[in-house]
Amino acid sequence: MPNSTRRAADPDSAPDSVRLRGVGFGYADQPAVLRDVNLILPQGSFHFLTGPSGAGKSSLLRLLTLAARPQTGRITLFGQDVTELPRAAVPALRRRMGVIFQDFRLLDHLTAFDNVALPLTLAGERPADFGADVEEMLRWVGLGGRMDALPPALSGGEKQRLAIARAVITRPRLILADEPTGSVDRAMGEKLMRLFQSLHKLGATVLIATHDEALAERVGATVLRLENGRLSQAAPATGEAA
Ligand SMILES: Nc1ncnc2c1ncn2[C@@H]1O[C@H](COP(=O)(O)OP(=O)(O)OP(=O)(O)O)[C@@H](O)[C@H]1O
Repeated sequence: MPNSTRRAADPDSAPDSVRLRGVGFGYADQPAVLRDVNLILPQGSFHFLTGPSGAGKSSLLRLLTLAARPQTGRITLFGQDVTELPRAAVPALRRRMGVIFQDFRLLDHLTAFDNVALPLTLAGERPADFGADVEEMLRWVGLGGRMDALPPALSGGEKQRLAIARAVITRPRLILADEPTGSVDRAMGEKLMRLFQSLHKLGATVLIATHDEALAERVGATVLRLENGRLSQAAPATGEAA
């Protein structure tokens, strides 16, 4: 991954990144999507979230980014109970996370460079300080030749890599990724996994939602499985990220 002096997460003596206690969630009049979900992600842990299509993986990530609120239970992030966090406080909390959405959510009027630079600008950093870091990150995800491109001119895989670069450029303490390798080939998928593993080694907590259980096994992180609204933990894998 890019070699940068930007701050790394501090894994020491940090509270758990995520705690869910008895979380229940559903959409309007629909049947419950999540039932009595309990989950602890210690600071610096690496987990995959698997389960069949429609099991509620994206919904669980939406709860963690406070894009949706649970009907029951409590959510604690970075040691703070955020279950009823006022809306106005959500953007500051989100800036502590790197989120990769399934639909990328790139800003189409900004170049690839400016999309990646945006979280740094919002954090108050100066372009003179981060320009080289943004370029290095873009080169690392294979977009060195596309820095001035607007997202609509990028392929699906390029958009996905851009979304990942943007999410991790601030070295967030918590990385939440929804199918982050769904649009790239296997070689690029493996490379992007190495990026997540590198960030994990620097102390970040990583949660990756994916259908691809084989990928989860290859990486060897702890695998959580959602089915029928319930969350369970698969037998521990033996790979390097666990
Ligand atoms: N905005 C919404 N309004 C109503 N129902 C929704 C909404 N979003 C998702 N759902 C429903 O909630 C359930 C869980 O969906 P979710 O997207 O969380 O599952 P998922 O495991 O991420 O699926 P996939 O792997 O296909 O992305 C599904 O039955 C889905 O149809």
